[in-house]
Amino acid sequence: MDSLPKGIKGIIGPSILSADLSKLTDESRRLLDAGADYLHLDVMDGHFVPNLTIGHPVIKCLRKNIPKVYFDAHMMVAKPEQWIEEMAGAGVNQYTFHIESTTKESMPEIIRKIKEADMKVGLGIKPKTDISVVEEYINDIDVVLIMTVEPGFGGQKFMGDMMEKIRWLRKTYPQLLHIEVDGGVSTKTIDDCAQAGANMIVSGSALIDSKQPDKDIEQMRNLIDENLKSKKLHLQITNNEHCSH
Ligand SMILES: O=C(CO)[C@@H](O)[C@H](O)COP(=O)(O)O
Ligand SMILES: [Co+2]
Repeated sequence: MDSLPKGIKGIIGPSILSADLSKLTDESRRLLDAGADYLHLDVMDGHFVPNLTIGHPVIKCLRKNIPKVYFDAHMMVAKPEQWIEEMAGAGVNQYTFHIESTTKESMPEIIRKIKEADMKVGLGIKPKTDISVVEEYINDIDVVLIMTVEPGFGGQKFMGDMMEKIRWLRKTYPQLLHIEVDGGVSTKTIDDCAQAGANMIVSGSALIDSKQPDKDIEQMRNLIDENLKSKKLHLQITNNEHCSH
C-alpha cells in the first residue's frame, strides 16, 4: 500500500519501536512480507515523551530500501512544525503529530505545511485528552490517532476505556476519516478496536514478537473489515477532499 485507501477499510501498520532497530530494513520487510499494509514509525525526541528513537536520516535510509510502502511517522516531538520538510524529504507519507505538542494558534499553519509537503495529516490524541478537541480540525485532517497507551514506550497495557473516543468519533463522523489506534493492540485487544469502529491498526510488540505474524495480521484485518461492513462503513470516504490533496 503506497497511499491511504479511498474507503474506510482495515489496514494494519506494525510499529517498529520494539523491533531490532539495528536490522530495521529486515524487520520491516519481514512484517510487510507477512502481509502488513503500512509501517508506523515512532519518532521520539526525549522532550514530548521521555524516550529517544529515530529521526528523518534513518527514515530516509529505510525509504531507499523500501521504496513503495506507506510510511506513517508518529511524531512524538515537542516542535512538530520543525520536522515537516525533513520528514517529507525522507519519504514519509503521513505526518501524525500530537495536538498536545502545539497551540491552537499554530494548528492551521502546521496542517497547511503538512499538506503543502504532500503528506496526509494525522492528529494524535493522548489518553488524558478529550476527543472533543479534534472537532474544529475534523474537516482538515485525514486520520485521528487514538493512543491506547501513554506515548513513549512499546509493550504497555492496552487502555480499553479509550474505545469510547473511537465510538463517539465513528458515530459522529461515520465516513469522514480514518481512525487509527495505537498502543497495546494485539489479537487479544483487536475485537474492542474493531467493534468501536477503528480501521487503521498499529501493533508493535505483539506483531514483532509473534511466531505467526501473517496469521495475526490477517485475523486483525478480517475482524476490522467484518465490523466495518456490519456498520455499512466500509464505503467511500464521504469528504472527497481527503482523497484529493
Ligand atoms: O507510539 C507508540 C508508543 O508511544 C506506539 O506506536 C507503540 O510503539 C506501539 O507498540 P505496542 O504498544 O503495540 O507494543
Ligand atoms: Co506510535
